[in-house]
Amino acid sequence: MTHSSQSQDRALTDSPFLRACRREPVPHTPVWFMRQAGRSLPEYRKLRAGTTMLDSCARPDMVTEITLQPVRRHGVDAAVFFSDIVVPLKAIGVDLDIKPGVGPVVARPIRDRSDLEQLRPLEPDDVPYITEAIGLTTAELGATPLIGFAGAPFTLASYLIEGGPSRNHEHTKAMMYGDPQLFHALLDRLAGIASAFLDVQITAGASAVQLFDSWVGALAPADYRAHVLPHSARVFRSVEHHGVPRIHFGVGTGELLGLMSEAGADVVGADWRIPLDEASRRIGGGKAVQGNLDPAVLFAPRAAVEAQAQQVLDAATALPGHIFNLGHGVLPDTDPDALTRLTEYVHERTAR
Ligand SMILES: Cc1c2[nH]c(c1CCC(=O)O)Cc1[nH]c(c(CCC(=O)O)c1C)Cc1[nH]c(c(CCC(=O)O)c1C)Cc1[nH]c(c(C)c1CCC(=O)O)C2
Repeated sequence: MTHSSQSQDRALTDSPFLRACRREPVPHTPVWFMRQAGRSLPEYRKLRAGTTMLDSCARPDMVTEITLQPVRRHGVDAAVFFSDIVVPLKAIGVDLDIKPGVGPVVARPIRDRSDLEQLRPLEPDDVPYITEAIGLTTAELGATPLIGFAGAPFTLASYLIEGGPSRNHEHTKAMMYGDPQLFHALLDRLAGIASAFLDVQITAGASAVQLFDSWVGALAPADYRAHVLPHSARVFRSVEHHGVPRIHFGVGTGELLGLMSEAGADVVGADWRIPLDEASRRIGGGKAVQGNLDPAVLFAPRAAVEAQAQQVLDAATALPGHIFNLGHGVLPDTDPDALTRLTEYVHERTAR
């Protein structure tokens, strides 16, 4: 290893984002935004024009450029890998598409045991373009960490069972209550796929990973514990030996934070419906917290955005590890300049 790559490794390990994940002192509170790579950026729309979402995910040159765009533009403290939670499902042959403005749509929803045959294990050779894209991206990022990710078993199951996005998750719950063994068998396969997808990304150079259980807030705590927690816990355990920070996030999970923390992450994210000090209390000691500005706040005038951001920072002052983020993804019509100003605001207000 050369001297310069050694010092770059040290700078990466010492980056504010990774320090905050480990709950070490930071020069400023690190910032990144879920869905920072995407439709709010004109340079993204230009690059993506004429290429479908799933095709662009399989093109390492495009993935690298899109992943870097928000880092250059906003000066955020981490990059999030440009891909999608359904990419590993597509890679093992599940017939699905991402419909613009809708989300993932599955041709043959999983409803009975024979439908499980659509899901075989994911091998690294199924996603060579992910390995290549992460290599290219981390080389460009230098000391800025790259966050890899996967969809958690429950959230992937919801898309597969419902056949697409769902407000009430009724088919998912019908299976969970009506045939819990089938539901467990499905989540078990999805845990294996999520684990393998994270493993590929960490092995290729991702510095941290986030497990998105976006829709798990639809469940009561007892159901989460019985039907979901063991599978998400298995995903976290499977990547523990890599030693990179593991982040867990879902929407509307105020009542689930303790259990999501129990599943084994090092950092737990919260949405805006709960103040971060209370979120941290529920998450428990020994974990950093991530969040939690309401993404809709970014449509308000600058002074109001800053007042709301300050409330997030105030709730986080006593916490040993805080990563500033939104409480869910950047909304497509967000003014990108508002994100740049917000990043600057958090950096300035927390400089120590
Ligand atoms: C639930 C979920 C999905 N995908 C993802 C989640 C979990 C995060 C969350 O809760 O938002 C994760 C995801 N999807 C995408 C990323 C890239 C990195 C980033 O966060 O910037 C990440 C981390 C790109 C994308 N994934 C998608 C887009 C839009 C594609 C386009 O440009 O048409 C992007 C940039 C498509 C997608 N894929 C999915 C949805 C709901 C959508 C949006 C549908 C729409 O409104 O058009 C499923």
